[in-house]
Amino acid sequence: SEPEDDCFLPNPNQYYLLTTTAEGNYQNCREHRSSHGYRSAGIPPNSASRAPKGNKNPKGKRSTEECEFEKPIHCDDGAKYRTYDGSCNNLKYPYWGKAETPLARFLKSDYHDGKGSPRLYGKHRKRLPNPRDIRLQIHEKSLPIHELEGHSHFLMLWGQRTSHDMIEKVEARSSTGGRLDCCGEDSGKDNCEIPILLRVDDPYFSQFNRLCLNFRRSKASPDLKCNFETRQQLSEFTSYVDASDLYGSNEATNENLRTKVDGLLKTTLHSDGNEMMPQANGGFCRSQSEKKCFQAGDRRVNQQPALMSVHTILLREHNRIARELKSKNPHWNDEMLFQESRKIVIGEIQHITYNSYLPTILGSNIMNLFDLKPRSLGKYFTKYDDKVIPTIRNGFMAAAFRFGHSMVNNHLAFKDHYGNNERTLFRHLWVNPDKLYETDGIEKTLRGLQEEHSQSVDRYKTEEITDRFFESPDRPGFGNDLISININRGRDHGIVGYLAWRKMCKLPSADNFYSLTDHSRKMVRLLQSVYRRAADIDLFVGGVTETPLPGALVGPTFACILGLQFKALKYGDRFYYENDDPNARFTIGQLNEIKKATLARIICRNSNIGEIQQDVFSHGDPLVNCYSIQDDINFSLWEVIPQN
Ligand code: HEM
Ligand SMILES: [Ca+2]
Repeated sequence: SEPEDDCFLPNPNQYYLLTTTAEGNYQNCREHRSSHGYRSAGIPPNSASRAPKGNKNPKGKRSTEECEFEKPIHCDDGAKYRTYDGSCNNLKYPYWGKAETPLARFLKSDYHDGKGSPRLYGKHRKRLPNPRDIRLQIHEKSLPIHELEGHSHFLMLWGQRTSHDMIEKVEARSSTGGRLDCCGEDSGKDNCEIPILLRVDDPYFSQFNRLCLNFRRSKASPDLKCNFETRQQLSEFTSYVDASDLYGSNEATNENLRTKVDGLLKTTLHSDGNEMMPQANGGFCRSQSEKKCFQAGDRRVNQQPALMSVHTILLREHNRIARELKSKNPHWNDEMLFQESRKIVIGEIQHITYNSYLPTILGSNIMNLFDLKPRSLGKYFTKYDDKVIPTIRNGFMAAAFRFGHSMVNNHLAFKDHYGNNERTLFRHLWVNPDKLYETDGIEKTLRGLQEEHSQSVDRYKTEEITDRFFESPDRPGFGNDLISININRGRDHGIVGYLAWRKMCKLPSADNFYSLTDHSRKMVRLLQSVYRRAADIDLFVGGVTETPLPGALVGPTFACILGLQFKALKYGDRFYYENDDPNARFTIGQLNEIKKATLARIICRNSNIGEIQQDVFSHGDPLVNCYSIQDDINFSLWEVIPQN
């Protein structure tokens, strides 16, 4: 975990963490590295079958195949809009933040063999505890529900949506391109090294005689400098908070989602006459009424109905804006209408994220410490820095931002406009779009998110995601355990243990359980009963069980990792909505309009919900009539008078 060489020596204000990364550093140590012959050894980036696997990775030889990230990208430095794949956001380093590039790292990887095999052993070469044992002992069932006082289930949902905007992992495949069955025919093969083994007396799965949960490793990749020596992992999506889940992370996906007329996205009509996402052809769908699942920039949108509903609202917002812009500027063509609408929607989403979501998660101290708060009305953000690497960091992806899994309630509620509230456990809702097609179905789902709480961020997790994740009603016992997966994913990605992260964050840390100053004594005892050494504690486990900071929902270690990542995504995004980039910026007048955005407003404008809380993320506030908060964007500020 120690920084590798001089250029990583900590700097008191931690800015170095934003501009360099521990592996695949792309900035300060560039020349230094290449002169040491770091570009060596290899496996082509897109070959799962030849993934770096421990000592099978031949050192010193470079693959004959070209490394993708060496291909030059030519940027249009006068472009007004983001590319779909995020390339050329940074004009000096066009690959930064781009889709289909490797995750970066705050800390050096910790693999079993130092190169790519999963982290298996802890201190003193003792085997790390089995992830399912950890999940059973520490991440117990949250029953009765551990409600998060004052916060609605919308808070969980916005976290999930944001995670789907920033990252999608790429899984390793079999040599023929199929999905690996690591508990069956592919057992023991490459990328199946760490299936999740179950005990014969497992409290849930034993009744189904299951002894193994499938766990496929993430696909191996070199880093962005084409260093093949240490295994890295890819993200399919742009790192930026740029609504790539709505618009797609490449041109082909985007093309498919558009009507190519008047800047509109494709839709299906709901029986109430409003728009829904277009229907997907094929794909995995568990509709009981043979209704189709949906097509979006992110196929995970079909995972559960609340995500589908919020996504639908954002899609409607895009089309609504495109129509408004068209009425102001009838001479604009499809492309112009599309890009301007997309820019506004991304601005709104970034504003909701930085202005409403993050302060709730991190609290005002952390928001200030990492300069995450939007500027006051009338001001641009002026600190864009092309040395800041926006790319999603591995510790954030594989552990810290998964804190939200603790916030998932065990059910969704569907509340009609008379106030009848019907609760359904998640196990009946996975990949099932039926609710959305019902009369008032989207509104019911949204009212339900407002009505119900998120759960608290702590060691407890709902059994819907631990035992019954993706279980279907007709196949009980065939689900998976997301929390065991999180722990295993950290080891798959070579994420160093929890204590190293505390050190990075300059939090008190020493190599023993008594140094755990941010856990309750009871929690320390629990950790001690599972892990032999404090240094072995997995980042996800140690982080999610910390006592939250005052005014925040997460403890200091996750607050630090989240703070750094969201700062990198703000300082390192040339198209960040508040940025004063002369090509890309909004006018100050327009920016002030974007800053009116709240999720409540967007829902009101695009549904028949009728009433809602002004701050949808909080719980227990009075509902207000949509008419009273519908204050729309003043689109005349986008009006362009055609010359002659
Ligand atoms: C119903 C709610 C949710 C479900 C069912 C769910 C499910 C999943 C699944 C299946 C994965 C892939 C795990 C792996 O193979 O490693 C995942 C990854 C992840 N989740 Fe969630 N999640 C939910 C909510 C959330 C929330 C609320 C957050 C954050 C606030 C979040 C953040 C993440 C992140 C950062 C990843 C890693 C991204 C990736 O693997 O591509 N999730 N989630
Ligand atoms: Ca994105």
